[in-house]
Amino acid sequence: MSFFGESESDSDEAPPPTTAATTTGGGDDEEEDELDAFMSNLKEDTTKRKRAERLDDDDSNDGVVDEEEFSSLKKTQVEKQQPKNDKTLSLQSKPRPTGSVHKTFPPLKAHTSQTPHPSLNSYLNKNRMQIVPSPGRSLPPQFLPTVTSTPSSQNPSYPSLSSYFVTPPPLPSPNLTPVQSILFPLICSGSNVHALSPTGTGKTLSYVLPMLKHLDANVSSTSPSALIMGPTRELIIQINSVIKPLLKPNQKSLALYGGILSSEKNSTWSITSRLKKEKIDVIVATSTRLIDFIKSKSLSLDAITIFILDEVDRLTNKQFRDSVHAVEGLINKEAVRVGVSATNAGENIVRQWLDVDYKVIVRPEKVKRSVEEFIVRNLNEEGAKLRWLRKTLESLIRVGGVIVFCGRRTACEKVGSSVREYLDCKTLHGDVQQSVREDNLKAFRKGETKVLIATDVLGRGVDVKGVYAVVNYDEPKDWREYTHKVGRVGRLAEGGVEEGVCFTICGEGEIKREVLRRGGKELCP
Ligand SMILES: Nc1ncnc2c1ncn2[C@@H]1O[C@H](COP(=O)(O)OP(=O)(O)OP(=O)(O)O)[C@@H](O)[C@H]1O
Repeated sequence: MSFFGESESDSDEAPPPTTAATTTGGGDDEEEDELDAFMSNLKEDTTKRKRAERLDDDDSNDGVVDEEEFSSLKKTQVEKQQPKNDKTLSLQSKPRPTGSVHKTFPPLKAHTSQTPHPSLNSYLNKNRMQIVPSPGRSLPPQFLPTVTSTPSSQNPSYPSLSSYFVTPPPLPSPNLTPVQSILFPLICSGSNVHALSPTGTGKTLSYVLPMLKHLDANVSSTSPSALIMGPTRELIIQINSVIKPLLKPNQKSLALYGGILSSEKNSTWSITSRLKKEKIDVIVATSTRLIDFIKSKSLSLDAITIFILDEVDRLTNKQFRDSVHAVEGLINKEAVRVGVSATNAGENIVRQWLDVDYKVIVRPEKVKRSVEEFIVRNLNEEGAKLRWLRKTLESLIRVGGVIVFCGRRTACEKVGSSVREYLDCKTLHGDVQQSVREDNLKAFRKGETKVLIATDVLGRGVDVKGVYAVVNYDEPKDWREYTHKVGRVGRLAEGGVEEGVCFTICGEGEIKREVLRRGGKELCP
């Protein structure tokens, strides 16, 4: 039942992918310790191991390995690597901390009321939003999203940050976006929330801002009180970079992700010693890397009182599910739980992990005018695709940055070497060393390189200003994947939404149908 707004509908919902990557031994994008990896390499069947490693990464070749093969690979991997590399099983023997946790938030500065603010409904309708309470839940008493409007206002505006913070954190704008304006008071009332909101609508701050309030009320804890998990290294680095400047001088956050060499600043050794010496308030992590630190007893989740899953639908994929589940099993049941994503999948698992009180749905605009979408047809042969790409890139880069998405790592390299003949470009995928991944993304962010050729690693969550175009050189495998990729353009920016274009080389099918249905055009070069 929908409490507010129109009837419940998850417009972006698409069936989850039929194949996925393994979890045990590196369910997300993590790498094992170099020496361990070297030793185990000596013993392992190279071919099988290489295939299993491919399954471990976040841009796994979904669709290449079928379910049966996946199970047998997973089993082989479990048998071979269990003693040192099992990421989940031993965690399950550790009991979930119990008892009432300190999950209070300082009272909101805005006035509170026992009933929803009269303008709430018009605010929700205007912003194509719904709040769907789970059975038995009604809106919490503190709920007041439209503090800047009067009860009679037909046109309520976004609340501003000064409504919630005595000294508002330094943000791109003092006004909250719809998803932020609803999640802020809901999370601050201690509710568990699952939010679905289109790409680029500010979901990161929708959980970071209430988390900051929460940290203010939990300064005494000795181990971290906030945990944020996400599927890719790039997303984890980005979330941490959003949080860092907003923290108070006595608060600290730490990003845990794989692929770091032992000589680098964020090596296992240096992170372990930081975790021992310093009080870290916020952990932002990919799942397997997090588990490494829990298993080595360098990190305890016993004091976590706010638990956040970014790209939560992706985290329910087989690739991540077991390890996220194992981590969730360590979080106190009383902790505040939040999940956000632009698309919906794995609903039952999400409900179980988050014990959802409210689902918040922000529907995409019917016509997304900020991004022009094109379906490119009749490019069936590789040479023709590359020639078309050359012509297209040469005109697109005059306007702004371009991300070219390929389905596989090998395709990225092939396309990359062709593009390099006429343009500077960088590649970003699971076979590229982590420090180079980071350098390449940095160069793209700064505009030093205009073209980034990437796999799925960059398909979700990553926010780069000034990206004018996305080119889906290989057809995304489903509508959900398309939604995230096209979402790298048309993002919220100072002064409105950035304009962009998206070209997708594809055949007949769901993507062509959906793009044309929402006003996209067909090109036959
Ligand atoms: N209140 C705000 N006012 C202006 N800009 C904002 C506001 N909140 C966030 N932004 C900016 O909007 C951009 C998109 O935010 P964010 O990456 O959180 O979107 P998202 O919804 O998580 O997208 P995705 O689904 O692709 O991950 C960022 O550049 C961010 O700085």
